[in-house]
Amino acid sequence: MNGTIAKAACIGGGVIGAGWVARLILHGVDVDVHDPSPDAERVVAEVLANARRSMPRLLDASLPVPGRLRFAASIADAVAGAGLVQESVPERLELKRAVLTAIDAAAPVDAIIGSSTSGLLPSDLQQGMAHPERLVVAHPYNPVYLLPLVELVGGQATTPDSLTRAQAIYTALGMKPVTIRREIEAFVGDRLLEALWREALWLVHDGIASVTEIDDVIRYSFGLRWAQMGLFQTYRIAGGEAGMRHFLHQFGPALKWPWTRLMDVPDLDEALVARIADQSDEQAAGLSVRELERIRDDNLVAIMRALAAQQGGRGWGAGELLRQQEAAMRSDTQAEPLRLLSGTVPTEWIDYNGHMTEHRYLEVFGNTTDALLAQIGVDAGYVASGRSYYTVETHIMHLGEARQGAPYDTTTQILHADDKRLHVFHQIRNSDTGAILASAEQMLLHVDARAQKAVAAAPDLIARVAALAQAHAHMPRPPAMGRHVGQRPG
Ligand SMILES: NC(=O)C1=CN([C@@H]2O[C@H](COP(=O)(O)OP(=O)(O)OC[C@H]3O[C@@H](n4cnc5c(N)ncnc54)[C@H](O)[C@@H]3O)[C@@H](O)[C@H]2O)C=CC1
Ligand SMILES: C[N+](C)(C)CC(=O)CC(=O)[O-]
Repeated sequence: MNGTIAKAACIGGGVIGAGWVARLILHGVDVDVHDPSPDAERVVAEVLANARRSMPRLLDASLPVPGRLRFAASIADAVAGAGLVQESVPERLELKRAVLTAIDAAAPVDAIIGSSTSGLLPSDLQQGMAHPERLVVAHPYNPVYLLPLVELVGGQATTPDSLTRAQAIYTALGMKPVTIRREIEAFVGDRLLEALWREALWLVHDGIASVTEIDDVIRYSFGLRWAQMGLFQTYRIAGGEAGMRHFLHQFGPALKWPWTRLMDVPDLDEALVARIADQSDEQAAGLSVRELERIRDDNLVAIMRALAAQQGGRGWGAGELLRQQEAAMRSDTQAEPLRLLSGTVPTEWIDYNGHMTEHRYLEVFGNTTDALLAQIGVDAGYVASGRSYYTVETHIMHLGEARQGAPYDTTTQILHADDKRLHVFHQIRNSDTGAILASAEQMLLHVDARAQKAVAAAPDLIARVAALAQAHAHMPRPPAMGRHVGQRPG
């Protein structure tokens, strides 16, 4: 089933709602957001900026044309024409029921309604809905725009068809839907996380370890294992040649020793809250939430890209999913210019004229060329072998103004390619308006860096470049192609 949707509505634009907005928009879906908070537009813009920064670094494929973003004054206005309505309001049953009833009354009857709840039962959420059959819990993980998992949970009234359609919709958004077999509070992921979280709170409460020490224990050991194999497969290996059976027999009895305080929750009194909050402040060392988010995002991108490079490039786990997503994106976009980068114009790029200063255009075009080279296979290993592409000529035309905070994306048309030459035409567009801000025509030469001369590229690379050039051969040539400085228009 093809789960592609043109428009979605996000009801609630906080931490999770904004993450959904970013994932949807960067997958080409138009989004209407409804959130009564005066901070909502700022929060969504900031989270979207972080997503725009990290998504192109994650994928070796061009992202689709971003969807457009609109803030709606009411739930009814937001959900009109939506194929998916994602509810992400605070975790209070009565509030969620009221919001879901309002969504249900106004959304198209075939729209899927996904609730981001991290623990409430879908059957409880369905109370009062006229069409409860299309409600599913769709529980994501933060940051929603990077982490692929979405737990799908149906309630008593949810139909199998709705679960199947929800699976298809979230899959088309590059996610990994896992349908939970029976509804239970907190589903699967949060049950596991909260067991660890309770134990960790006790360790701080009892003065056994600090917040930083506990985080170090996790991130230098089993945190790394979990990212690539989860729990059971990791323990299977830990059982040695005798495997899982041996592991269970050896370590199973220890589970009954009275180590754990898992069933108790420490009283989160002011003293314990202050201890944890103070230690956490010290650990953050003055970094803001947005700065920490960017560090987290860069680390997640690096981990997922490392997983994508495994198994001879087929990828493993979350990395294999990334490879599948890239393949789907390439087949969607091959007959169009490649979409290689997107971002937001930062304050430090603005000059005394109040718009993006000229050398930043070359930076964006240079980064676009790097993204193109990465896509065709010029990676660190290729460059280390002494071969690379050098840019030998660039002609930039400035066509519009890029103001601070403006979202932009870049496109690339391959004009010509042979075994040594790569002739490309890049454009920078304003992602909101579609206006072309600048173009750059570039000629690149494939070189042997040690011999300092142009040589033929590796055969697999030539094949990839040729396939792109062939796909682009039928596209109209850009009117600015071959233009020189001082030429009369037309
Ligand atoms: N924060 C997290 O790590 C995760 C949270 N979740 C779930 O996502 C949901 C939202 O949580 P967060 O984003 O963390 O909360 P949040 O507090 O950051 O955002 C909630 C947003 O809902 C808005 N809101 C309140 N009433 C509304 C209404 N009547 N209509 C529209 N918007 C309304 C608020 O203004 C706020 O912006 C919860 O159900 C939570 O359990 C799921 C996964 C992870
Ligand atoms: C804290 N939380 C229970 C809301 C967390 C989640 O639901 C998932 C996550 O992102 O860890």
